[in-house]
Amino acid sequence: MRAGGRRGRPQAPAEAPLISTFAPPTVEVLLPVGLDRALTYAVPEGVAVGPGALVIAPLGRRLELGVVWDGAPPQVDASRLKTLEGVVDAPPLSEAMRRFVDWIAEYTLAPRGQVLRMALRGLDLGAAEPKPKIGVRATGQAPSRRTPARDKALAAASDGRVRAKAELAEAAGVSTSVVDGLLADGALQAATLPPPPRPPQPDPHRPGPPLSDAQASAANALAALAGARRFHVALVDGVTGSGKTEVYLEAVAAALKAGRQALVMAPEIALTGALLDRFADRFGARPAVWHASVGDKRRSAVRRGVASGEIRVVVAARSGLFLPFADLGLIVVDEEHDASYKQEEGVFYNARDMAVLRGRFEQAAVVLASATPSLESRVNAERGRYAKLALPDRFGGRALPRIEAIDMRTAGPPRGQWLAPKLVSAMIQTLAAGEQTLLFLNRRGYAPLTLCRACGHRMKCPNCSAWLVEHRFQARLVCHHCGHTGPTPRSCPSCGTADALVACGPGVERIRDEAQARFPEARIAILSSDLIAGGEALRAELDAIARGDVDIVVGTQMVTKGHNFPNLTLVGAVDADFALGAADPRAGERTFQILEQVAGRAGRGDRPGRALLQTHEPEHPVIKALVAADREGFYRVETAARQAAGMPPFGRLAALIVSGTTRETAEAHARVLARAAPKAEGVRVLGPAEAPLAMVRGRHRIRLLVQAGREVDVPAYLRAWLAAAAAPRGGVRVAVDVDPQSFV
Ligand SMILES: Nc1ncnc2c1ncn2[C@@H]1O[C@H](COP(=O)(O)OP(=O)(O)OP(=O)(O)O)[C@@H](O)[C@H]1O
Ligand SMILES: [Zn+2]
Repeated sequence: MRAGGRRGRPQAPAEAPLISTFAPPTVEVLLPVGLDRALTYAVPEGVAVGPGALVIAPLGRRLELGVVWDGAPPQVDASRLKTLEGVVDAPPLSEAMRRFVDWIAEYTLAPRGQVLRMALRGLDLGAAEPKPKIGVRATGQAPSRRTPARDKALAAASDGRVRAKAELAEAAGVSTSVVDGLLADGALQAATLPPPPRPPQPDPHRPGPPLSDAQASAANALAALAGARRFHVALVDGVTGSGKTEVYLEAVAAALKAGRQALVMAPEIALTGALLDRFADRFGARPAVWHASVGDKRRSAVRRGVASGEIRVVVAARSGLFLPFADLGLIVVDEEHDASYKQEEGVFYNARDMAVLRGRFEQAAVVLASATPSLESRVNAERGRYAKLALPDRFGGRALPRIEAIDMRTAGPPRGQWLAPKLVSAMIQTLAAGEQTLLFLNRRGYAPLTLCRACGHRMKCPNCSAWLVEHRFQARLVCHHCGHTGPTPRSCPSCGTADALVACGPGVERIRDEAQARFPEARIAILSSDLIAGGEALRAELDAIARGDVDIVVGTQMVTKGHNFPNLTLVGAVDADFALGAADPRAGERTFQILEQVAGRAGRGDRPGRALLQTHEPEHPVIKALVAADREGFYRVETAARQAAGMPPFGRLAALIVSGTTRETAEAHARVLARAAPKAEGVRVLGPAEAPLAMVRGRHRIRLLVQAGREVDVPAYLRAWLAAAAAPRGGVRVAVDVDPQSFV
């Protein structure tokens, strides 16, 4: 086995070539391990494999599932190569998928094998084609001996139909041993059961709801793109409640009518539930689902179904982007602005951007939809790279919610409370009218900080530079970064004083308590990822809210997106400033997006909605734009500011995060890197500086930031840089984040 070179890296000197008279054919195989390069293997005699074939290859003492990659293997002595163990009977990984994997690796600097691993998820060798199941049927021959039980079983089988043994036994009210006896006796015989009925396919010819004029023109434009068998990107920029879902479902219908497949991505599984119902309403069948909590068996079925083309539509989290569709004609990225499309471990990729790339390789249409599009997508639309479809009004003549600010400096609540009097009186009115209130606070738990009244000690995570968050419901303190947890102590661990620990600041649990104390009769639900056990429970909770079984919803960011609660008319943002101060070039954009989205949950039914933003900075341009309902104004100002600062999308960013088990080793390597940074036109290297979250999971973090002009090939720059610096040692790691979204 020998490494095939890539990216112009110097190759190890070749072994002296031995000319063999019967050189077996060789292939390049990429393995789903942390290797960037493909490895060369000999192909066993009589076996034919082409690029994309799934093969089993020995690696060290293991066997790995790999994919035959493109490119001619280097000339090597085949007798020194390991030989493939076999070829897997599964559709090959398409050329488009192979280029997709190459490109992501090239862009993110992740090893290609690591990217390939994402593209092989759900591949289950044990569960190839489901085997036909065996049942029994009557032969018509009389048994040698009759008993009442045998008579009952034969009567039940007299229609000649093939049934599973257990099914027949149950229908006849006898035990399966009676069935076995009849089988041995020749009165029953084994036969293959008919395959289970196929799940119904979505029917794109079913009529959708009548669309408004604006919806219809956007839908027609999308349908034309989705039916065209060409790469196109469209941005559906429609205010909250404008009916973007109905519009992109028309694009799905067009892709299906063109005989192609569709992938719809949603940022959170909380959103996929409601989407599935709307799909079922529209197309008469549920689409396949793909996300982290889908079980292994189902995953391999979905993977097989999309590869064979039998599954036509998949609703997925970001990892669905790596499914091997047979003929993908449309990718929809719903809530395209959402930060959770960015994966920030392993391969650091942004699923929204990679969806556009996949669309290009597949000659597919890509639809990005949001009420608060990312600045990147807005600018791409303005430059004419993406078609822009605007839905400026809510569906059905409904008004957008009126947004007001509550100045917490002058009109805040009394000490120890978190809901301002104006918000409380709006809640009183809302309850009296039989309508719902949503209180939004982006903080899980009861209180973000616990300190000792006697000595001032703060409860900190031992592994992270973060406070422990009190979760009173579970009576525990929890680190939200590493998961470290322990029971809330009775006495201060530092000075030993009993009952001196006090909770500082609110989390959603504390807001719930305050709301319950004020409105003892109200039915209150809390929506926070740590309090809901899985997707089913969450759906039940969301359904209960939509039915009106809840008066007040208290929730974290998971409630801000996409939900439709018709009876909800009041939204209170408990801390509207939470993201404003962050050292993040997108702080303003994020604040706008989150608040506009959460406000957009109000007034989606018959009655108008309003939103109250509790803020210490009512003069901040983002808060002012929200209050003035000046969406376009916000984008204009934000675009100008980002342009002036050379920030994305007008410039490029990349981060190198150096981490080590001690601060000294991390810092030392960060300095080595800083010194090795190549000089290049249009590139600035900032740092090294301690990351805002200086320690996570026991690792000290130092950050270097690259800011570059749009014309700079940042991945190439980073690659040259890393090659020029000494490799990290002593447990130091360097993570590369191209286009970072998170700056903690
Ligand atoms: N043409 C239509 N006919 C009937 N109902 C519609 C139509 N368009 C939208 N609606 C309804 O209006 C509501 C809002 O639509 P939808 O959820 O698609 O909006 P959205 O633009 O995705 O909103 P958001 O971005 O806030 O999630 C839904 O209840 C939807 O069923
Ligand atoms: Zn921690």
